[in-house]
Amino acid sequence: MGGCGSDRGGPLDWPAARDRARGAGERAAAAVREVPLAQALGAVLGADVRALTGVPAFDASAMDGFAVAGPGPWKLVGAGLAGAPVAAAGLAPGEAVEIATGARVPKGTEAVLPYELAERSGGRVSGPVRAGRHVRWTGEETAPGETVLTRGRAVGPAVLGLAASLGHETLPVLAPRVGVLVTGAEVTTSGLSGEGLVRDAIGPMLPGLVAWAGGRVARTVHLDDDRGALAEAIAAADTDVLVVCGSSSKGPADHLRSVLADLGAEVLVDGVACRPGHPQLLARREGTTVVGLPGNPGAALVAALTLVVPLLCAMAGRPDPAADPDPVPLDGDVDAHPRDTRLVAVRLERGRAVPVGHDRPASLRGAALADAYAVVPPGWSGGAVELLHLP
Ligand SMILES: Nc1nc2c(c(=O)[nH]1)N[C@H]1C(S)=C(S)[C@@H](COP(=O)(O)OP(=O)(O)OC[C@H]3O[C@@H](n4cnc5c(N)ncnc54)[C@H](O)[C@@H]3O)O[C@H]1N2
Ligand code: MOO
Repeated sequence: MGGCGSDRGGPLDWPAARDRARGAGERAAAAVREVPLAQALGAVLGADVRALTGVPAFDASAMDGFAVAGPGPWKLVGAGLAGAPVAAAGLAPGEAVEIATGARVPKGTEAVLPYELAERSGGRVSGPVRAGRHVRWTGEETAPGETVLTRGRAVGPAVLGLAASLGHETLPVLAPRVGVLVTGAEVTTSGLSGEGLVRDAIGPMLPGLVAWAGGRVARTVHLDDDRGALAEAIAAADTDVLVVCGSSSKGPADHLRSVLADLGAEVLVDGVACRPGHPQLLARREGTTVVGLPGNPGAALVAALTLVVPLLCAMAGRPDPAADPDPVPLDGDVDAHPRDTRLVAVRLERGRAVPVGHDRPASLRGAALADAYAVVPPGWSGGAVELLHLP
């Protein structure tokens, strides 16, 4: 059976599968959670952020030089370094203190005279000043209580620094929580593959991919091929999304579909007409959206870009960072599949997509060398193709 994109069962067309994942995410928007600043990078703000303090929070010098009051020349009456207490008495007209950038200026300060313009002789200083110059006045950049960032803004490094300078310890974010179950009795978490054992390549890959889409991996659990343990783990899921790796196919140890049926899950995508990654799955059970990724790591990555990334982005109300509507020419000898969309690992060179090779379903070597996947539609016979970017 080919890709049909219908609700009658069977594999969905690849674009339809992504739409369905997005739709599922829109219907299951993530709750807003307060998280420490260190965990907020890459998430989306779930609420507006206000200034808890004015910026600057106190009148401070913007230059190294002299804080002065009244017309010059000025009598030097002290020195103020950043972080040191200022003279309680303040400045009277005709007085000055030597001052460092960032130091609080004494009461009565009218301007700061930078060293470059100052002439010092004996205990006096003189030079040209303009009222108010070279002082950062309290609240002139941001007033206390002002809204500085609005809901929907992605949290980048500058947002984190700004939030800290405004007094925040946490930020309200939409960051769907993701649980990961890595299945397979043969899958190990350390050492070399061999003698039938395979090193887990999907567990280490998912946290970065999930974070790129605005989510957070809450925990990764490894299970062998025991059906009861898989059912128990899915039934106990308490995250917005549960990603199950492996167990997606038709082998004797592949229990995912039957477990989901027993648990009464609503299956939204049951296989996708794409290569690699066709056994992937999307289902909904109580408050959790379950994504089944194939055990082959290269196929798992394609499936995660197909379902997990659009799902999480929609849950967090952000655009899909993998999607790119501008087609590019595809070089090399690429054969289309008659019914399935092919995802071909490519490097981008001067606006052209160049296949990197090594992109077998069981390997991540091609993906690790690539900038993107070229999306080769069924029956494609040349011409520009869309890209699916890699993080
Ligand atoms: N009769 C059929 N057999 C298979 C089909 C099919 O359509 N009919 N599809 C094949 C495709 S395509 C894929 S992909 C796999 C999917 O298999 P599962 O999702 O059930 O995964 P497993 O059988 O557990 O493992 C497949 C393969 O991947 C290795 N693996 C598993 N987990 C990991 C991991 N975390 N890190 C690294 N490697 C992993 C595992 O050892 C197997 O080699 O089914 C095909 N069969
Ligand atoms: O998902 Mo499989 O090829 O499509 O590895």
